[in-house]
Amino acid sequence: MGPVSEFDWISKYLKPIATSEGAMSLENDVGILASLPPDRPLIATMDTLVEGVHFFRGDPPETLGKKILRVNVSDILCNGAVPKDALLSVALPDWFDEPRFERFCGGLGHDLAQWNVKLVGGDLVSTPGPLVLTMTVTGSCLSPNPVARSGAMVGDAVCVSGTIGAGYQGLDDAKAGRDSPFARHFRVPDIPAPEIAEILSAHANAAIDISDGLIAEAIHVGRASRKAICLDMETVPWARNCASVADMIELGTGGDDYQVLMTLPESKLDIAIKDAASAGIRLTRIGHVAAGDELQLKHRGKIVPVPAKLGFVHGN
Ligand SMILES: Nc1ncnc2c1ncn2[C@@H]1O[C@H](COP(=O)(O)OP(=O)(O)O)[C@@H](O)[C@H]1O
Ligand SMILES: Cc1ncc(C[n+]2csc(CCOP(=O)(O)OP(=O)(O)O)c2C)c(N)n1
Ligand SMILES: [Mg+2]
Repeated sequence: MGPVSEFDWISKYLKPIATSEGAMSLENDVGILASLPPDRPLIATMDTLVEGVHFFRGDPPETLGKKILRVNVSDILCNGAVPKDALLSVALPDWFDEPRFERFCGGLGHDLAQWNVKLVGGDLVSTPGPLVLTMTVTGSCLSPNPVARSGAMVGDAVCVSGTIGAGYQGLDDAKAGRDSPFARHFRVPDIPAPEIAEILSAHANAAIDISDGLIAEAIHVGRASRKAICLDMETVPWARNCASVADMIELGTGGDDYQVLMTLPESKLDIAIKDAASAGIRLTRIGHVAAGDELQLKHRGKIVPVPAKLGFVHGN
């Protein structure tokens, strides 16, 4: 952290973006979480971003502030809940100097306001290792239970929000130094508008946010629900033109999409698509749920073998 102390950075850069009463001016060891009505479960998620694993050292610091919030908010929204409070841990290497930290907090503050999330505390340490950002975000469910991975029912339609593969293409573009909408999504993911939580809570049986890749997350839902998820590859709203099925498999296993994969009764499909459209969310049907426990991929009616690499896995 160089010549500036931990406490200076907290009061100079974090206090101004932690203005809620619950933050207690960042002068206490705990923060106060929003209180919720008794029939609205309080949920929490945690995601970590590691330099070299989730982002590049050269990524603009404000994008890191936005990304750490968005990857967590997307988990809360995709469970049919409204994001509420955040706790942030930052492990700072020497190279992440004061101007960078200030820009990081600028990006974070911007997105905290945009998503109406209150930063109520956290931790700041120095490290001889890479920059590590860890955040917990809490949420208030809109129904008596979160919309879990495990609720898919036989006969459900399978849908995704937005487009799939922007994360994969964005990593490729970022690596090659190409500026593109995909590279911008890689750094600051487009996540569904907040209304997705209402749509999921009103209509969905199961949902998951697509961080590891469409195929991997479909497997997660299928396993948790003990059902077969059947996807028609040609109906997926790919983020860019796909010349072949192999191309689709790449975009479907790259990850970093942060859109929602959901299952819902066929009878609710039209109203869900209409509700989503009025919130500016594109919802596309890409398959259905059947009895069984295997992922089934098809392209124009022909079976596509499930790839060996299903999505992003740490340690591989
Ligand atoms: N270190 C840990 N301690 C406790 N639970 C964990 C830990 N890491 C992951 N989990 C739990 O394992 C499940 C899967 O985690 P993960 O794949 O990271 O989910 P997601 O893709 O939604 O972030 C979640 O329920 C998460 O809370
Ligand atoms: C520098 C860099 N290399 C590769 C990737 C691709 N990548 C890294 S982690 C990941 C998946 C999501 O991260 P994870 O920690 O598994 O999130 P979670 O599933 O817990 O939400 C992807 C697609 C990246 N984002 N940045
Ligand atoms: Mg996680």
